[in-house]
Amino acid sequence: MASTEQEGALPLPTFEGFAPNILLVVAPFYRKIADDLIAGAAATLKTAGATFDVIEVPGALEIPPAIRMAHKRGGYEGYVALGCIIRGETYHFELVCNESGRGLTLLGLEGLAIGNGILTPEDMAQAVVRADPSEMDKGGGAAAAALHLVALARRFAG
Ligand SMILES: Nc1c(NC[C@H](O)[C@H](O)[C@H](O)CO)[nH]c(=O)[nH]c1=O
Ligand SMILES: CC(=O)[C@@H](O)COP(=O)(O)O
Repeated sequence: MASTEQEGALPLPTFEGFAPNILLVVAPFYRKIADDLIAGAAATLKTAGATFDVIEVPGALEIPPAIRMAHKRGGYEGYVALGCIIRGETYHFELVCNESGRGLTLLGLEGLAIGNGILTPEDMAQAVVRADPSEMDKGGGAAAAALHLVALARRFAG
């Protein structure tokens, strides 16, 4: 089931005037998972009429600083963070999950429109079903979240 078909999911926002330009910031630590997340996000953005670019960083920890750098430069109304952190044997999992999430939250509280599509599964099987655009489509869900925040920012800006 695609995320946009979940019970209670908001319909995609529509945009008058210019199309939103969105940046996908991807950590391809697990290449196949990242590609599925990108495919889902891209499909949702296209459906909403948004344009987008894709950049890649080594791991999930680099996603928040990369978004911060891009935002400082300008040109994007919203951001989609895409990646996958799979539990290993040490505390590293918690650190990467918590700090990448914290970084995105702090940027969001500064007013950036960010959809969080960083998966935090226990194993690869959980990752595959969450990334697959024809299953849980977490990439599409993160793109939809970014678009909703962009629409809200436009509304509050009058
Ligand atoms: N273990 C995972 C990582 N770890 C790498 C960090 O994100 C970071 O790139 C490194 O510590 C250098 O700063 N990243 C993921 O995206 N997924 C993982 O499972
Ligand atoms: C994110 C992780 O936990 C993993 O990549 C690191 O594995 P480990 O804790 O076994 O070093």
